[in-house]
Amino acid sequence: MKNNTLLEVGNVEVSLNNEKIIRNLHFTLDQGEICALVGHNGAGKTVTMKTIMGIQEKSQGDIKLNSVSIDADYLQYKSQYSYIPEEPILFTELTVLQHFQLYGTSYKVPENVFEERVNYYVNGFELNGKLHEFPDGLSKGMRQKVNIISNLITDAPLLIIDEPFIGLDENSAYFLEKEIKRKSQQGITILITSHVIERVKKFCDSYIMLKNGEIINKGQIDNLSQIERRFTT
Ligand SMILES: Nc1ncnc2c1ncn2[C@@H]1O[C@H](COP(=O)(O)OP(=O)(O)OP(=O)(O)O)[C@@H](O)[C@H]1O
Repeated sequence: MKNNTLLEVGNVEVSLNNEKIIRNLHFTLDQGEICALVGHNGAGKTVTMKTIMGIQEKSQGDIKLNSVSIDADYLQYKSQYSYIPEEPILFTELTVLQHFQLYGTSYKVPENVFEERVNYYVNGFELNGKLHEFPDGLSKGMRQKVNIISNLITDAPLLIIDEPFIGLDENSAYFLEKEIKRKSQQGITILITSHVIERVKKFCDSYIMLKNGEIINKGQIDNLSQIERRFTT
């Protein structure tokens, strides 16, 4: 399911402390596209993702998700993406299962589908036996898995993922890679940042390369290897 535009980012600029951090940000992502957002430390990847999510205010431009402008109807816009941050955001007073329920309810996942997905992901990410534990009793990698699963159980059309592989064991990293591809086949669009370029090259369709807050290159992922020496970590 490809070729229908899902995300439209038009001439976006972001200023922080009177300094232009992002300039002329202009790109689209299709339904089902998996796009790697790459660049050196400080290139602007996190600010770009936060701007797309509406967490960071832009000073210029427009962003549309499924034709809904971020400025016109933010609640409707926001319901169409989910976000896996690099550092897990968990609630100390909620169990693992309660985290999943929070996301399942917020994103209106039907109950029978929810249970099926929880079982599937808990097995896939080897979190069996942890459903009733609290985040403080989990390892760092396990907390990251709770964050990942919470977002994977939603059907949000856009999934934004920030550096997910660091800290995950190999089985789980491989499982996540397969899941991202499966989501894409279902028509979900994925925007992912990672410095683990060899890994993302295996499953991404396209890339956007940032430098000093500007897109300096973008295209099909196959072309990335020719120029990757310019940005690798
Ligand atoms: N709150 C802020 N105030 C001022 N400048 C900021 C702020 N947050 C980020 N920046 C600046 O914006 C630029 C882009 O930062 P960003 O975090 O987006 O980089 P990145 O590509 O995600 O880097 P990394 O690979 O290290 O995560 C950097 O120059 C950074 O110093």
